[in-house]
Amino acid sequence: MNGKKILIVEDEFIIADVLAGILKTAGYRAGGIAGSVHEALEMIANDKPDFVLLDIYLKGKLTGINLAHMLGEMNIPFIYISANSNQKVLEDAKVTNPYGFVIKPFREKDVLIALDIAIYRHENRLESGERQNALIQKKTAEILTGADSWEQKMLQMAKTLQPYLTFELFTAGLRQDEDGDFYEICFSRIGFDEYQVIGAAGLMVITNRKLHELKKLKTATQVDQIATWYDENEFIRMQNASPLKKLFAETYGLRSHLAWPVKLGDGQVCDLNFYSRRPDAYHADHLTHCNRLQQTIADFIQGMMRLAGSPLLSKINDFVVNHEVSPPDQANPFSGIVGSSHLLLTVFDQVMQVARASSSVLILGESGTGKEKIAERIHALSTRNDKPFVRINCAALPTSLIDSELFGHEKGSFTGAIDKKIGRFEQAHTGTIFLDEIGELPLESQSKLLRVLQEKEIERIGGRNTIKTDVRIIAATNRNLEKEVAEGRFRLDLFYRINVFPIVMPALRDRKEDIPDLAKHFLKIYSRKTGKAVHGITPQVLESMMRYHWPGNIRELENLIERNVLLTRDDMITNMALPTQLEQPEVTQPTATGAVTMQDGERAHILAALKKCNGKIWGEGGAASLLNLPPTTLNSKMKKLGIRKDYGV
Ligand SMILES: Nc1ncnc2c1ncn2[C@@H]1O[C@H](COP(=O)(O)OP(=O)(O)OP(=O)(O)O)[C@@H](O)[C@H]1O
Repeated sequence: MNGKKILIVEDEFIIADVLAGILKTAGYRAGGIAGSVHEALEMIANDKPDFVLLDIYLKGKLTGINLAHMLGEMNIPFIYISANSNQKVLEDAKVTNPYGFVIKPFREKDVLIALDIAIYRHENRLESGERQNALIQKKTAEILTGADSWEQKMLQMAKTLQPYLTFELFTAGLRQDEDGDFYEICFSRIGFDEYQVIGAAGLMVITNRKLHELKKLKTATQVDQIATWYDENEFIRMQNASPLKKLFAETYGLRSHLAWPVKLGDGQVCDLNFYSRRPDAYHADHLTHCNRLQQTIADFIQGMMRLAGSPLLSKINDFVVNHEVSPPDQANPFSGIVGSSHLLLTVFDQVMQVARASSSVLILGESGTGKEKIAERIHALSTRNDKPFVRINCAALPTSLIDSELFGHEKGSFTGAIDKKIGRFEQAHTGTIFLDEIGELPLESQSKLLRVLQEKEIERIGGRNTIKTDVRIIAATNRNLEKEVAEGRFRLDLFYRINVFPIVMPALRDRKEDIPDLAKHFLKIYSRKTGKAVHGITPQVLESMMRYHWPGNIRELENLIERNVLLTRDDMITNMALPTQLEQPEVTQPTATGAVTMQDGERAHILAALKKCNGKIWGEGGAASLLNLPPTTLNSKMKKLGIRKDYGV
């Protein structure tokens, strides 16, 4: 005897009664009789049945087809028992994925056989679901431990899901608040097993939106709390409250959607979004996959977040990155750092001079000139190269967390100190700490840092003992630290401590001869990453690149090449939209530290933009948009540089 509990949803009492009798005789348990969708939902909420026999026309406004959709979402199997054989109704019933359809009037045998087959099929499906889950679990574990790049690992996960949750566009990103950085990785299917990987820079090009605009769209986009599917009409409707999804739909011609929020613990959620060009690609069955794979995919994403270089890192970890610094290549200790200009070769010479000593190094240079890369090489070429290299981005370190992050804390030393925490100085013991953007460190933290540098020991918050540390310090900044000291924003004694061996990274505009090699280098990287075979850049484009001022230096060049690789339809870059050439600011030659010109350069650059925009900062045609900066950032830069808001008006 079967013993399964069956709910009958039927508004004709006599038929319902007959059905109940048939089921009882056959050994099924009674799950009740409901005459309307409303009643059925109440009964299900009280006592979930194993199976439902469902009539189509019921009491009340809602039909059995409406209920069928809900049953699908609740993962409750059902078969229809109906006298209705109208073509339209049958079509509607079909999309709800029933396990069977029995036409009234029925014979006892018809009902029992249909039910028997349905239960067998359902159980079989559950069993094969378990098998699928085990398979995907194994596959995702292999992906995690493989040697591929971070993006390729995400792509492999997406490809693993493709047979179950089909898509033409797949996006993944951590749910973000307004303070969070925009990050969304997207995969667009362009062939049977061909995908285009699209990062933030690519999205900016494809959608013609700035990063802060994308972020605004993302924060305004409605999120689902559980996995939800949208057919064409529902997808169109939901786009009113989901501007980022609307943008994707318009850009890629997408017509149906499945949103799958994967809960990661700690309150974090990673939103996986599947989109299709078919109007009805998703249905309730897909939700069953999502439910079943929830844990497997959450484990995978958490694993991915822990990998070095993960752009999905949570905000709290944003300021600390522990690097695996690649060991030096004996033949070329600077492999991976492209360029042979005399200015760059001077930097290499300086690195060779200082690397094996344990002295502190201060790397100066504009943003994007390669300061971090040089810091990594100093560590890799030092005697500490088999010890940790810990990077701290001082600009992103929240003041309230500085002490605990740098020096650690004992369990219970303050509210929220649930466990003991080892600080970054302790983690870097015998290795190197890279204090990036040290010029941004608040004065109060500067004195604490100075103490560690002087005493070479730290004390955990709430700790009783001092701990000896042996850490080499490399610091970097794009600020003019002498000016910062003169204006009281940086401690003179700390400046002396870190300014033992200054290295100045040249701006790209001062070593233009390196541009062709750098362009080739990034072209190779991004054509491999995006799977597009782009082999070169025309001489005309290279010429315009040589004329450009490169305020964002190598990072800007890298981003531009990435965008253009994505944009080009040829195997050559024949046209490159360089940002609007601003009036070239008067750049004074670098001083001994090279630092004075950096701020002056930035100032002149902003002034030129303001002049061009007649003093307008916000909105279209404003200086912020011209400089590709969020207006708030431009405003604070202007404040810092003492530029009046009415300049250029
Ligand atoms: N000579 C180089 N060859 C190849 N890639 C480079 C070179 N210099 C810098 N890069 C690349 O340019 C980007 C910016 O470099 P990096 O982060 O080291 O600059 P930075 O001066 O530390 O910038 P910021 O001050 O804004 O942090 C990175 O992706 C880096 O890999």
